[in-house]
Amino acid sequence: MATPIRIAVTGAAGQIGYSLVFRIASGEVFGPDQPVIMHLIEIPPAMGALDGIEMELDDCAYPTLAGVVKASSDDLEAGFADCNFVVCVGSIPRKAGMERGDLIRINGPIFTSTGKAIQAAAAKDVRVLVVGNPCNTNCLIAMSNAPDVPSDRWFAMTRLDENRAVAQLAQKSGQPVAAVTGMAIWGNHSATQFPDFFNTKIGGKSAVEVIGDDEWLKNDFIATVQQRGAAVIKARGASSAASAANAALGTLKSIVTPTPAGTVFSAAICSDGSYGIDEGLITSFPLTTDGNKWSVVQGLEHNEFAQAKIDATVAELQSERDTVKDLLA
Ligand SMILES: NC(=O)C1=CN([C@@H]2O[C@H](COP(=O)(O)OP(=O)(O)OC[C@H]3O[C@@H](n4cnc5c(N)ncnc54)[C@H](O)[C@@H]3O)[C@@H](O)[C@H]2O)C=CC1
Ligand SMILES: O=C([O-])CC(=O)C(=O)O
Repeated sequence: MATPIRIAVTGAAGQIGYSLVFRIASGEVFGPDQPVIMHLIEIPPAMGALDGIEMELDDCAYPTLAGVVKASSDDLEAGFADCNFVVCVGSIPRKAGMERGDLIRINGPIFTSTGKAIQAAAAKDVRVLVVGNPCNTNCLIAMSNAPDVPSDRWFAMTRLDENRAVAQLAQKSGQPVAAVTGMAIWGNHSATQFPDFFNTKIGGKSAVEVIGDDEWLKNDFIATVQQRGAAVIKARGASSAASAANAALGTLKSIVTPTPAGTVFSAAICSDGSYGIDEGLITSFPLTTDGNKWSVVQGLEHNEFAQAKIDATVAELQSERDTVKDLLA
């Protein structure tokens, strides 16, 4: 058997955590021959709930689960010790009527100690996925507080937006989701994000031609994707959880697996300056990877409409960065 991979999940007893930890433990991300040790992290009042989750993990008898470590957020270094992956879910979700950015001063401070503890305790090859909102800027805070962890190891989740966009295009075109390729989210995981339908294909043809309705694409489609999180909160009374966990699984799989030819995946990463976007800003781009090192897809064209959307979402990220200046190291 291979050496176990250690994966920490913060907020493991929350809505997303309850779906995520079981699916990771089942071998769904790293495969049936790769043992995993789950590190479950919660705030002190939720440690009892973690005991219950550990019992349920035992009761699944997953052949891939090689151990469980529980830790409280008061001792993050114990929680992150030797972890190869850290998935940061632990934080407060928004309620109806709020934007994700409204959480910035509530959740932002969690990510200073998170960054410091990752640097102090995680494995040298650690990769970090931030899910807790506002995820781009929380990731920026954590990264900035862990200067020894290379900047290409930090990811914030925009995969749920990508999946939402793919589903909308599949439904509108009457084609299966697998026919939709090249869809990528640009910018912030927020109401300013830009799902780039111009560079998307459906059944190998331009999505713009297949859909044949520019007004729908520019208005209804973008707004539906941008507002989908709020629509789920309104309908369910709580934010997306199973689909968010599914997107986290998808992100982890995409970053450890060579990207299939002709496809891309979305995640917010530390901008390398591609497409003129400020270096160091945690921004979503179309990516490919060899399973180890990612690259931003180069050479995509943006017309005036698309460029204005990208500029707006980048401006929002710059403004969020200014709002948390005191939390950046
Ligand atoms: N990036 C994305 O696409 C998405 C992000 N989210 C975000 O994910 C976060 C979690 O959402 P849910 O699981 O639905 O919330 P939840 O409230 O059900 O669970 C959050 C858990 O985090 C724990 N927690 C709070 N502070 C913590 C800390 N400092 N350390 C460790 N654990 C802590 C809480 O005790 C709770 O169990 C929210 O910020 C939400 O907005 C949700 C959906 C999609
Ligand atoms: O909308 C929210 O607050 C939760 C979230 O990030 C999403 O569902 O995309």
